[in-house]
Amino acid sequence: MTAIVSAENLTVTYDDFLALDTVSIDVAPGESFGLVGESGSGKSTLLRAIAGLSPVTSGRIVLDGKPLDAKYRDKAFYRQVQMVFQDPYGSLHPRQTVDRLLQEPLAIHGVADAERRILRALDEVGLGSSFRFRYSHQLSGGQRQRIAIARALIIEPQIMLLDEPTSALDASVQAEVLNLLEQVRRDRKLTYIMVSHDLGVVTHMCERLAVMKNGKVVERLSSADLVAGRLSEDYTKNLMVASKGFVRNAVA
Ligand SMILES: Nc1ncnc2c1ncn2[C@@H]1O[C@H](COP(=O)(O)OP(=O)(O)OP(=O)(O)O)[C@@H](O)[C@H]1O
Repeated sequence: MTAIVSAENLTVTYDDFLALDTVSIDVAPGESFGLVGESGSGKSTLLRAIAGLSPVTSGRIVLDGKPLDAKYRDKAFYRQVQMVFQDPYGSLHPRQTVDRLLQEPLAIHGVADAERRILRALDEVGLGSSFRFRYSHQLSGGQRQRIAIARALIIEPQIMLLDEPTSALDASVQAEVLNLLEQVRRDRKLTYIMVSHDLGVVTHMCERLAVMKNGKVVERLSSADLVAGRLSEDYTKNLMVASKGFVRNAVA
């Protein structure tokens, strides 16, 4: 496989704390790759290291065959790689209109056809042009997350880094936003790296996944392995039980 993104023996240390311990992953173009694990296992740290937001101590990240600088990411990187965060309340300025929020990345990247792109992005995330001049504080959590996704999509990246993109949302809204992300990936042939503590979500969204614990990858699986219950580690089995409990509770 020729990877579009690889992490090679990546280590991240915060003061003396080893948050990521020689982790390696390879993600193929067009693939949806999941990172799962309990809280504090290092999933977000790995995603943030790829985005240049966590301090890499050793190892490297390779994008399209080219090693990236340990810290610095240029504009071309963010044109290719966009990130969506967990909290749709924190990630959008409440006193900006949707239009302004969508204009901003276009201005940063010097993209000219704002009008067409804004209308396309709103349509793509299922909101439509009537939302264009609303303030983000007038939107629900699910609508905000759709705007955060539109903001990432509007500059037409190839890769999306998704950090628990639906875990702050109600279960029914969560399913809608996951379906939207899946539809967009198919339409635009995007590559996803998606963090979730919920194996159910990752089974639904991802073809392959790495299971993380204490800053290390402890198991690598395909979603078919997960569905068939082909799990080696007790830790992964426990995560599976926990997410089944979540699904039952959500339905009940
Ligand atoms: N900026 C930071 N400074 C110090 N320690 C940090 C920092 N960011 C993360 N950590 C620590 O690194 C470890 C891994 O954190 P990380 O956010 O990657 O976990 P996670 O698996 O994404 O967990 P969660 O699901 O709770 O978000 C945790 O113990 C966390 O406290």
